[in-house]
Amino acid sequence: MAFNITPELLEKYPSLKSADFTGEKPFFNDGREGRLLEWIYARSDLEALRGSPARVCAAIEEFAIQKEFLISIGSTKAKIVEELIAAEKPKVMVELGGYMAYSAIFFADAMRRQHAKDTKVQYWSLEYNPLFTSIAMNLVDLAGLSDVVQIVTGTAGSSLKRLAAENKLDHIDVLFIDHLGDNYHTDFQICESLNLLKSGALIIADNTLIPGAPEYLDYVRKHPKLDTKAVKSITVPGDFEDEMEITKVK
Ligand SMILES: C[S@@+](CC[C@H](N)C(=O)[O-])C[C@H]1O[C@@H](n2cnc3c(N)ncnc32)[C@H](O)[C@@H]1O
Repeated sequence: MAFNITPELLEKYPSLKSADFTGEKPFFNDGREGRLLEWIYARSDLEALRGSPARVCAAIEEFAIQKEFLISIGSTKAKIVEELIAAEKPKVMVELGGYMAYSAIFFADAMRRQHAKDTKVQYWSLEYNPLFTSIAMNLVDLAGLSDVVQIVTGTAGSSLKRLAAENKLDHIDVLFIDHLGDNYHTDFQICESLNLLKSGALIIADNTLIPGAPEYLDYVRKHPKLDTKAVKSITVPGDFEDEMEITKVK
């Protein structure tokens, strides 16, 4: 990926100084996720983070801006999804690609705020890297959301099939797709084959411009039972232009 990283951007986002998007050096899964966890637990305001999804997300984003770039959705895009959650009021949300649980914490908190205290809301976060899920579970617990967020280790497709077979998942109100562009359409089709996406369900696919998911876009845009549109978005850190595809089942 080639981005134009200007001196102004480097001042705004110091982490970009050490970021390398050329593919020569990894920009995730190089130990930075463990460093994020250690950095959070060494904060002098740690006690104020306990039970506060907003503060835990702010801390993850501060690390991504000041220390090391993270592939989380970032606050600007997350606010677009938060508005959709406020409109849809989902009780069951599933995300494909959990990473450090930034989106899980942000969106599960947004879901919980839309419902009365005793309403059951479930956020399933499917992530295949067991090291990532261990850290993510820790951060979800710190944010006080362990009763809402279920983090499942395994490839998204296999976890969807297993959760459906175990009768843990029979429908999805909002599906958030954020794992690997090449897998977007195949894992979406698994949701279809399991009849998880009923009329009215909303699907939000991130990064449809960069790195892109052309087969997914082609599939949903030609699908007779789907209404779909691209929404412009900005990646933080970096202020890079991107798009999300927002799709509704007719
Ligand atoms: C962009 S990150 C997700 C960011 C996260 N949604 C957030 O905003 O905080 C993509 C994640 O998808 C995971 N991933 C990639 N392919 C996957 C697959 N087939 N099944 C599950 N997770 C996958 C990667 O390990 C990575 O953690």
